[in-house]
Amino acid sequence: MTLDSTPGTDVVLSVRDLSVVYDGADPVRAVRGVSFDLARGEVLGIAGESGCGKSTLAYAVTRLLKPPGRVASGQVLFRPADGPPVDLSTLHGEALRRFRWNRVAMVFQGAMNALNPVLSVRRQLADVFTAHRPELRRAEREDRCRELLDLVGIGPERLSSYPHELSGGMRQRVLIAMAMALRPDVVVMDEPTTALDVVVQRDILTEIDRLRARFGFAVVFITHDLSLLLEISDRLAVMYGGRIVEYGRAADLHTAAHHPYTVGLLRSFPRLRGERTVLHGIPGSPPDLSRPPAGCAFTARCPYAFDDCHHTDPALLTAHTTGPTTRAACLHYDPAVRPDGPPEALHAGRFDPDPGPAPSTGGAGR
Ligand SMILES: Nc1ncnc2c1ncn2[C@@H]1O[C@H](COP(=O)(O)OP(=O)(O)OP(=O)(O)O)[C@@H](O)[C@H]1O
Repeated sequence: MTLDSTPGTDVVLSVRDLSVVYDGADPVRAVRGVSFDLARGEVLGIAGESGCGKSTLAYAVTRLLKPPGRVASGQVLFRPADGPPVDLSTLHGEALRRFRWNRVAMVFQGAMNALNPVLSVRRQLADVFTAHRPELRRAEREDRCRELLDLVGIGPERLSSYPHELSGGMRQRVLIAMAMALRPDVVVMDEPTTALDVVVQRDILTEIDRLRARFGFAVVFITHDLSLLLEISDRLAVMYGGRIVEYGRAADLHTAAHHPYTVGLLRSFPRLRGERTVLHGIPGSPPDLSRPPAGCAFTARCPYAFDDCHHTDPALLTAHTTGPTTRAACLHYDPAVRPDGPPEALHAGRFDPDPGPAPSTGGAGR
């Protein structure tokens, strides 16, 4: 199943039926048949609980996957505005090095680990230019480094600082500056703000959005924080058990989530705006991906599961009730299996089809 971006939009990255395995005595099928298109300039959010394959997907898309991880099947196509599509699996050595940072840059979680503790900020920023823009003279490199820090709201005096002399927020900004250095087409961000306090997190997200408006790069933004993604993404992919189980415009998913897992996730997070609601968790835990279940991976935790769910793996199909449309991998939306459509309670966005008495206090479901 292909998840095309809105018709007519200009696609920069196409992921087709991508599967990733971590080899071992019990091979882990961390990503299973994932497809999506990333439009130029858009923010695609990828949500899902810990262990559902988000980071593995990010590593595979950026060709940073290390053994025992390997792409078992599928394709990642980069579509430059100025040339034919490039199959990333064909890039090696110098071509791969050029592709990274120039075309697709990454910002991963844990800024302290990503920056080299014994090199100054100046040296680390300058290294990107030395490697990829060797034609620049020393003074030009220095100017570019200053500009980069300025872009992310850090004064030039910090060029001489070492990572341990910077706050967590500043270190993350330095990483974002490095990702921007060569004006990439795509920036993949894996939990870039998770370790930071909410105020700093908000500042950094505002910064990213400002930079995106200015330079027009697309963003793949990965986090388990669905409410954050709903706010910043144009479109959202919800992952479960190594698969995309729901995909659609963020605004549509917010008002009309179709997959029971998305419905459960939405009820597990406090809303950033609007009325206070009682929070529920999703009982149980995600599947062991070294033994993915035969049917829908969510069956064991799904209050709406029926017999077929145990053995039929649902395709990602257009899901629609009365509101907006998304795509959901749930047999309730397969007319061949359920001609009458989903049960009323699911349709109404309830995670529990038969809720008992409402709990008296709210509690986070994480
Ligand atoms: N190096 C590895 N070797 C074996 N299995 C791995 C390796 N890295 C990840 N996995 C497994 O792959 C699956 C997907 O992990 P991944 O880190 O991609 O999930 P995630 O959704 O990003 O989780 P988190 O939010 O905790 O980072 C998990 O079952 C994990 O245990």
